[in-house]
Amino acid sequence: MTTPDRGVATDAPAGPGGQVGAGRTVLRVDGLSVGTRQTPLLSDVTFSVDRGERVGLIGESGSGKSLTALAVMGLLPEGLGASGDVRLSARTPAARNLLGVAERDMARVRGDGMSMVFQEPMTALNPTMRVGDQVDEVMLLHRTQPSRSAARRRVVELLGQVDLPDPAHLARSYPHELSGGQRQRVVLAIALANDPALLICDEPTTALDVTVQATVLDLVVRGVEERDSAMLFITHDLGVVATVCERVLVMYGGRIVEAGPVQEVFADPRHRYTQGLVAASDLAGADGRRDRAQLPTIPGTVPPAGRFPSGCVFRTRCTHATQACASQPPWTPRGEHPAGAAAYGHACVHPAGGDDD
Ligand SMILES: Nc1ncnc2c1ncn2[C@@H]1O[C@H](COP(=O)(O)OP(=O)(O)OP(=O)(O)O)[C@@H](O)[C@H]1O
Repeated sequence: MTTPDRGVATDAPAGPGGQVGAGRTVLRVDGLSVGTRQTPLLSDVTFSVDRGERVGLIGESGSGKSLTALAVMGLLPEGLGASGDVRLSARTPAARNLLGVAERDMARVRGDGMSMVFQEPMTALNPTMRVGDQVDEVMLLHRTQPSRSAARRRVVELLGQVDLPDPAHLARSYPHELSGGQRQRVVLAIALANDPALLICDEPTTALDVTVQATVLDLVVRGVEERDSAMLFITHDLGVVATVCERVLVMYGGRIVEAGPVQEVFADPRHRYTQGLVAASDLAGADGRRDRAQLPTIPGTVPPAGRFPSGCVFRTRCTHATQACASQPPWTPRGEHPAGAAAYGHACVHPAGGDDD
């Protein structure tokens, strides 16, 4: 398997989002904002993902996780505009800001430089096409195609890599002839076909039978590990993040409110929102002493887009909020990170364990 150079080109401007020229940064997102004409949906989203690194993106429904992924992929729905700086490694055209890259060129970046696995495999597959041809098509789009027989061998090899039984036979099947887990394996094979520098997964196992979720998760991890690809993994499930990821970004109200090494953030969440997520998660009940139904929930609901307060975006739901949360900057840097404090995330002005506990 090839592991091409994935270092970020040195023409990228220095800034809080990543170490330019360090050679390990695969994706750097700097000050990404997304919205409609009237409504901001993402504000100043800043983070980076290194080669071989697995980063989780968590937050309740409506926090902005999927929009972040779609903005990076250049797949934002019509009517939404984006500003900021999104750079992928040197395999993309001149490592330009992807937000300014024409769709014709973005199509080449997707599937080659980066690819995405969505929650529902049927939406990613063409129901009228044999699955082997769909894998083959992706390779055709993104590579100079070798001979027919070599291409067929590569398709079978890729389907075998995601542990599909009898891949030569299965390549001739149509999506509806496969189980949900098998379909998601095909989608994963397609996403990995060109050894992407970055794989984005948006709840890749949520739609699957619980008995096959762990297997598919293992395959995702194995796929990126073998390629030394960077991974951004979107999920509601903190337990999955704890198992799969090294670093986590916590999102609320279209902002990253906290970020850091998974173990550190989950063991000692600084932001009241993260604290609420951790308390409400299976992580809190992982010792088996607590019934899932007894886990606390975060009070209130996520406000509709555009209705988040100034100051700390979480303050209208936070039981510890004071006047300071409205008027002070909503965050302070937390800890050290090679990408810089601003990219590392933000801590609550009333962190857990503080004086007001
Ligand atoms: N095309 C759109 N036009 C207007 N608002 C949108 C559009 N797409 C998403 N939104 C809004 O942007 C906000 C963030 O949505 P997003 O789908 O990114 O959340 P999420 O964290 O991924 O949620 P989930 O976990 O349910 O997928 C939500 O308030 C959503 O309603």
